Amino acid sequence: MSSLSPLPQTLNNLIRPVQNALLSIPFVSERPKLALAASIVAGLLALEQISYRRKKKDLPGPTWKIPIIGAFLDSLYPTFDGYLAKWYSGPLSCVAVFDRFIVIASGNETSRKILSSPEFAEPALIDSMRKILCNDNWVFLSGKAHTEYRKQLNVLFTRRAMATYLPIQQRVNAKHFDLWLSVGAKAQPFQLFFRELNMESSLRVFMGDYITDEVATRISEEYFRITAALELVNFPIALPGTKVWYAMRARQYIVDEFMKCIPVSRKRMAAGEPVTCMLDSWTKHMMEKRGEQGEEVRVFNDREITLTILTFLFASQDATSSAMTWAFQLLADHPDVLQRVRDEQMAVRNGDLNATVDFEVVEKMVYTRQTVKEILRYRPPVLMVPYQAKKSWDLSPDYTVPSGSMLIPTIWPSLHDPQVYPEPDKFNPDRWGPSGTAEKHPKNFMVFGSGTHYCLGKEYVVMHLMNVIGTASLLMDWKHHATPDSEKIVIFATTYPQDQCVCEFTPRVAAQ
Ligand code: HEM
Repeated sequence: MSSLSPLPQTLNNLIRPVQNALLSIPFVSERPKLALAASIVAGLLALEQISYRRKKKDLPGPTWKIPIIGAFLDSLYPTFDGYLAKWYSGPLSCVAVFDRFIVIASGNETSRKILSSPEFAEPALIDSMRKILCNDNWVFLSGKAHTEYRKQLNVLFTRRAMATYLPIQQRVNAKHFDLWLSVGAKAQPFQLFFRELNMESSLRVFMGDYITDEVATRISEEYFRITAALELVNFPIALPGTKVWYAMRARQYIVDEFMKCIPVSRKRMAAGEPVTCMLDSWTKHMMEKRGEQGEEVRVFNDREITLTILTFLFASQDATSSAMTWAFQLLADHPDVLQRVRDEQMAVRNGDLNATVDFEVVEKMVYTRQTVKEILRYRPPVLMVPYQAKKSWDLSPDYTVPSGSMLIPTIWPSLHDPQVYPEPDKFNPDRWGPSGTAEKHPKNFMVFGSGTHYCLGKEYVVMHLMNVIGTASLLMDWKHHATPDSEKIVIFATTYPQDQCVCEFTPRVAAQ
């Protein structure tokens, strides 16, 4: 994409076909043909500006659109400060990229309205997403079809289901903590280590041991290509060598591997063998034909199962890695909070470092839960959720969104609203406790979206994060080597500290 033609070349490319077409008309002579070609192109460019200005109306945003590409070059290298400036330029603002007119909502009410009005807006999931996740993926369903499909997936995230995931997660956590300790005495960026823990945790929870270690490692490597293609706006055609093209190849590998697991799981469940992962729970549930309330169970085919689990991986991987990176950084930078997490962990485990942590124990981790919520509020992994307008829509009293526009509700301003979260730039888990007011404003906590598409894995991920930081706090000490870049936010699909969280991990004396 960096080889995109510079603007004059692009214009040249636009004029040439018009000119060639005119030259092929025998009765128009050479020079007027060139003049005519130039006038047609100038006319088209003028029309483009008129169309942009008509849609823009009084919204803050560039006065003119850069011909053809709009703000494409900016969108290749988005900066957090650039986003902040946009959000605080007004509750609604706009920009155009290629032929896409984009309306950015930063007010809490307008953002929630976009997320919760399925009649007017549906997830856009970024232009390239249909190519990466496959067009027949359930996440692209809308209305009743989406609701019905999604309802059938709830069984994978019930308390009972999540209780079966806990031991898998703990096994993976222990393995990765050992790895961190084996390399952790030397300060180094830990962001990728956190990502690896999450990837293995997701793969083992979703697919158990049906995938080998080699395949799990390759999926983890391939997945980088998917993350790299998650830019808000991508080059529109998936030409070989583009990020989207690489991401599609990575998806194909993952899909092929997932497809192989399903018949094996089905066979084991039919033989009455124990459930070892989400896939097992799901295949077993489908064999039972009736749910807990006697409702009919939909039987999904292998491709549907595969693509659904692909969306779980897709939805969880980057956001959870981001949350975990911020979690370790923030806890190291706030030793008082870390100490309170530790104290609570000791208490809920009755002082036994090797105690089994089941669902009931997790539910007693009140302060640890508050801490996770504050991490997610203070440094939300997902900043924006792209939607698109299904029809022309009066989004605010002063502005009607044109049909087909991309709509981007943003999350940061709602989570840093001083009226709702006093001293919003202070990391303070107590704001979620009885002395704080944060719980009184659930509408502002849009970390997991809102409306019919709100995050299906939200309880799952909070439990996972509580579990990781809770156990880590007992087994390890870690030091964050803060640099001038630690507080700078970069965006690689989700948010991260610019220096990738330079840490040192050592075993905790009390844990030995
Ligand atoms: C900290 C981690 C996570 C964050 C911040 C997060 C955030 C989000 C957000 C903002 C949305 C869009 C909601 C909307 O359009 O209103 C979403 C959707 C979704 N998330 Fe998460 N998520 C996280 C982890 C997970 C995990 C672990 C899973 C699964 C195991 C998951 C599964 C999903 C699914 C399936 C959707 C699409 C739901 C639908 O379209 O109906 N997420 N998430």
